[in-house]
Amino acid sequence: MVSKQLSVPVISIDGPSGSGKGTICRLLARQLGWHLLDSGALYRLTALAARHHGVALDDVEALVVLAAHLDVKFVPRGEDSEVQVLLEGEEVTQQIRTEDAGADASRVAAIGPVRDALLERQRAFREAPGLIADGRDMGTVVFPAAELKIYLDASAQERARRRYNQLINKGLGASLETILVDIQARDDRDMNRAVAPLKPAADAVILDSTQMSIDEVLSVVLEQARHRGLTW
Ligand SMILES: Nc1ncnc2c1ncn2[C@@H]1O[C@H](COP(=O)(O)OP(=O)(O)OP(=O)(O)O)[C@@H](O)[C@H]1O
Ligand SMILES: Nc1ccn([C@H]2C[C@H](O)[C@@H](COP(=O)(O)O)O2)c(=O)n1
Repeated sequence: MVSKQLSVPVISIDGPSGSGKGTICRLLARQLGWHLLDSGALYRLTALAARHHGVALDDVEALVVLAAHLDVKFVPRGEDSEVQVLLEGEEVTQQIRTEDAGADASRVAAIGPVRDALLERQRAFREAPGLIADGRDMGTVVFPAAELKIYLDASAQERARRRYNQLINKGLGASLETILVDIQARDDRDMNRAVAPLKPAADAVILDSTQMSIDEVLSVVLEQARHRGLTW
């Protein structure tokens, strides 16, 4: 199984919160017909499961048990709509996308044994014809031999603006100032933790999308994929 998996190509897209990873990964997976790993959702779900079960976000032993036995289903809902996410049979698609859920995820993600408990589950997403892997450590830890590694960045101000517009469009209340503070706090935690810190892999293509549209980012990534023979 392992040798067969290693022949399956991977494109990893890492980067800070709000840089556009999820958007680009979904579009890329659809364009290439490849599988998609939203690794952030696994950390968000682990933190939500902890909340549901009254587990403190610093209770390492209990968090590892939750992560290792996460009862999660990702149900595709047609080409253009978001994947439906079920946690222990309950729909939590929107609940895991709040800024508070992201902050909780960032806290549990700083715990090494939690990351270890989610590692093989993430690698199991690597199935033919290929995998688009969205996260913080896809190119540095989970798929270090990925054929193409993208580090997608943007200024904190631009990422806060994007996240603000995203939440408003979902009908969720938001404050641009609060979002900026939250994003900077999450950046700091994700980049400065001892385990699997957010940083570009040495062989990553670094894209600063601050002044780029979604289509422009997608075009650059597709060109990089063509250059490596991953698509026509
Ligand atoms: N280049 C871009 N220009 C303008 N808006 C963008 C761009 N890329 C993404 N967006 C928008 O920004 C918002 C955040 O994007 P997305 O959720 O993909 O970010 P992310 O990196 O996955 O964030 P997180 O890591 O916090 O989940 C979305 O509403 C998306 O449509
Ligand atoms: N591979 C990953 C993915 C996510 N995380 C942590 C850090 C993020 O702040 C949080 C939520 O991720 P998002 O859904 O916003 O991409 O989960 C991580 O440490 N490693």
